[in-house]
Amino acid sequence: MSLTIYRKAHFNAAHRLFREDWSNEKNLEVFGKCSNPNYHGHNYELEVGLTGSIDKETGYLIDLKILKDIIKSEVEDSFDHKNLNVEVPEFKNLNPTVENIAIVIWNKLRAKLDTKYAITIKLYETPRNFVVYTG
Ligand SMILES: Nc1nc2c(c(=O)[nH]1)N=C([C@H](O)[C@H](O)COP(=O)(O)OP(=O)(O)OP(=O)(O)O)CN2
Ligand SMILES: [Zn+2]
Repeated sequence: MSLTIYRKAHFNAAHRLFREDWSNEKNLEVFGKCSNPNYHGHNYELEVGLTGSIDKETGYLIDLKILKDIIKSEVEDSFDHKNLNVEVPEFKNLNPTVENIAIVIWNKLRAKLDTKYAITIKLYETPRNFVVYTG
């Protein structure tokens, strides 16, 4: 029997959507107000799901304290109150769209979690804009 357990997290970050190899006009045409050189911020809401089987002895799929600590060290400490374009190395050459942020988070967590867990990342950039990534 497999089951999915979730841990929610939150971070606040600034970003700007643009490509350096495009003109300001082209960036404005494609990314609209999100390409404004004055960075803007979002309150990102994250849901991390781990799918696996329950340990018979403990009744745990994973100790949620362990998951909480990994999300804190890999996501919150790296992204919270940061300018993603400027301060987070993963986005130096990667547009910090909600899609790309979710993929970066998945990759960071994949490196820290046992491969017996399948990982689902649900990331809300705004209350109505969100992405789900499962690798
Ligand atoms: N495919 C994507 N499209 C857009 C992204 C993205 O990451 N991937 N990001 C943005 C903006 O950064 C932002 O998410 C949009 O902000 P805003 O227009 O303020 O948000 P809402 O659409 O939710 O606001 P409403 O009140 O619903 O109009 C744009 N596109
Ligand atoms: Zn934005």
